[in-house]
Amino acid sequence: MRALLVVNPKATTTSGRTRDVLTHALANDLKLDVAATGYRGHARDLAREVARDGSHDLVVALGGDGTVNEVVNGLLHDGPGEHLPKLAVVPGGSTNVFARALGLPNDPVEATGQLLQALSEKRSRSISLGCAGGEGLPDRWFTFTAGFGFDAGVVGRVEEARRSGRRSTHSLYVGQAVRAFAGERRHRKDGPITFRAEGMEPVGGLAVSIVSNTSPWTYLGNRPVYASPEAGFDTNLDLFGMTRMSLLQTLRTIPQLLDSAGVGPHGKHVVAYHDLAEFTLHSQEPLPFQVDGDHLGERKTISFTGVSRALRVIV
Ligand SMILES: Nc1ncnc2c1ncn2[C@@H]1O[C@H](COP(=O)(O)OP(=O)(O)OP(=O)(O)O)[C@@H](O)[C@H]1O
Repeated sequence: MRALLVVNPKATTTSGRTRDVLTHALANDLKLDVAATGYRGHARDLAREVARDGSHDLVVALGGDGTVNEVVNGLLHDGPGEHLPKLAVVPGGSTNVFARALGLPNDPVEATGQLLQALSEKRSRSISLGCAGGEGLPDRWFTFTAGFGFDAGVVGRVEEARRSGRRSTHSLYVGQAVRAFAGERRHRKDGPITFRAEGMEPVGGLAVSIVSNTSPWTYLGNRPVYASPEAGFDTNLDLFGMTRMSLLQTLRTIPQLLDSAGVGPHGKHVVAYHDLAEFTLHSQEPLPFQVDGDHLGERKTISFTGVSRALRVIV
């Protein structure tokens, strides 16, 4: 099997040494080419080329969720299909939600061991993906989440802090979430987002809207956070929203997000949908938007599609 290993040398926990160890391990079992990403978007360009020229059967992404997202967008640039190379991931970022949701260990060496075993046993699975489009912008695939409104604002703040030299830690996310919460009183009470799906009553007044392709939504350290516990790679998309984010309501919802019992957030101001194939989120004013933790600026309307069996993953 011919494979391309795409490495993000700038990812939080990807060191040169880990990369060398993993390259040697993978090269024993695969005809391996290695490419290090040199700029934002490079992983997408590399994967798109491979998908188009059919030169490789597998693309292995070594990096964080941002690198995985780029590789997936490159592979699916011209749409899904059986002919596409398979995907494998080795976690090298700070959170690695996608890799962990697939059941991989969060340690790159252990994950490589599992990957090699899956390859020798010819184990793979088809996974669903989310696709976000609208406003004439190119479609963007996502592997585990997309957010419109509050959470995307937090992601934007974290990216800004990282650009000014802060390290990506969980306390950075929590700190920026608290600041965003304190600074956005107006939207918290009177949310500007409306959910619409064919055959369903529209739901307005959403202050936060989190779309999930899998569960958990994210991790705080080793602690999973469940926005939509039923979401999974075998179903379409789930949506979690809140029509009110008062301090009291938010303090009620946080323990529900952290509860591993599988119930998920609930209550008067919580909106939760499972297995949606198509829907739109619209805001009266531009709001922050993110996919897989990558802040994409502000939007007013986003259309979402859940695409089942979109990609085959070695796991
Ligand atoms: N050579 C590079 N220089 C600057 N940015 C890069 C380079 N290569 C890749 N990137 C960008 O780095 C971003 C973040 O990478 P990635 O998600 O792999 O690591 P991370 O940020 O450490 O992980 P996490 O998302 O878990 O925090 C990617 O979106 C990618 O576009």
